[in-house]
Amino acid sequence: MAGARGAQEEEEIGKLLLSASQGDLAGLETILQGGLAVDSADYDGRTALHLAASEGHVPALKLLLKHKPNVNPVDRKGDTPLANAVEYGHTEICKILREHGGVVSSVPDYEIPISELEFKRPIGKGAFGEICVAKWRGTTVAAKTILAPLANNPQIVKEFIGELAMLAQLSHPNVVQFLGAVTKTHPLVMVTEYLPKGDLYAHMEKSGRLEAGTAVQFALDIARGMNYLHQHKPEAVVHRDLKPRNLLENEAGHLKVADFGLGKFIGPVTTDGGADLYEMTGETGSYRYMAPEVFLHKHYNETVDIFSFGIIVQEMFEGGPASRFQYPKEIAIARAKEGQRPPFTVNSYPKGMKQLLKECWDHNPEKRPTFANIITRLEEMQSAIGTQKHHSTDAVPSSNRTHGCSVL
Ligand SMILES: Nc1ncnc2c1ncn2[C@@H]1O[C@H](COP(=O)(O)OP(=O)(O)OP(=O)(O)O)[C@@H](O)[C@H]1O
Repeated sequence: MAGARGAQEEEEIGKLLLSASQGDLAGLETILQGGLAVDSADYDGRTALHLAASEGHVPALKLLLKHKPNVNPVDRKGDTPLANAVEYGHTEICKILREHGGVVSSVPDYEIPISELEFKRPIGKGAFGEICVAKWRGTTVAAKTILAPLANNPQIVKEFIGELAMLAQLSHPNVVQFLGAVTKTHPLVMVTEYLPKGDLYAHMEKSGRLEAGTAVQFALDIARGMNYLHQHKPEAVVHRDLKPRNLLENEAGHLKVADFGLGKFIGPVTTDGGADLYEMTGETGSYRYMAPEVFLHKHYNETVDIFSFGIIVQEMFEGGPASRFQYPKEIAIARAKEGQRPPFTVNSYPKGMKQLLKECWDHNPEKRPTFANIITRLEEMQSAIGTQKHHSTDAVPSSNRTHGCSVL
């Protein structure tokens, strides 16, 4: 008897696993095109990915990965496909699986037992969850508890957990460091480094317009962090929700990008219940930074982050959003449907900056520059500002200067 699954499905799974173990590409394609889930497993929990990995069939493994399987399914022995590939010495397979977030242990390296977290005080609430300062192994960290509308949706939880192995690989000076997560117990918690100096939104609320030198430095910090994420292999990490509240300042006064890679779980694209999670959580701020193609529910890619970047940099020079009193959703409509863009009202933009921002928020995503190009142009502006400062210091009469410091 084939049990609850039915004899026909059993047979299909048998064919899928046999094709994987033999490296039979045509067989795999036929069965998967027929609608069988790529993650289907036998009673030992063995999936096609386990078998292709154990037998060392690289093309079969690549084909399976195109069907977006769970990269770390665990069989009855507790082994993942990567654990099998390591055991049988298939180096190429190990490399590919690791690039796709494969882990050797069924308890991933990033797993943090909830007992290790000592929650201290809440610091904020966003569309994903509530964020608290916590102590973990003697270090102060930020712990984000994932909100019920997301945590109760099994599909979202599966995708969220699938994303963590990738987050654990990331490390860059301008990217908030992921430290681990609680996934084996509820509620789900994501743990990152804690940045006590607050976010760019609070910084602009306090300081208003930023000096050109500071704005260019902050823009470079964001662009460097984002360039690292966009150049991630095998797939770019798209932020999708880049905004001043997601840019945190470290002790040295540099910005780091936070909340990346998770934007796909929220946003104006309606969830299965038809509800808009931004509206469900009362959070509509992100519409201010939203690329037209996202608002219009069109296909989009990583260039949506370039659009948001352009709006954020304009705000740094202007001291905040131009249309502070307009509903964020109305702004998104005006930008997406009427081509409205923020104005340039101050004269502190360095040479080349206005042109750069106009390119960043071009309606046509293909015309937007890459972050690599943006970095080069910002570095030129930064050295021009440095040179100007140098000249203006030179202009101070020498009698007013002592060891390079002006005495006024
Ligand atoms: N790692 C951190 N260190 C210090 N403060 C943080 C950290 N992460 C977030 N915060 C603070 O908590 C606030 C809320 O963060 P959270 O990411 O939960 O929401 P958000 O960014 O406002 O919204 P969303 O999650 O919808 O993007 C942030 O604006 C920031 O000031």
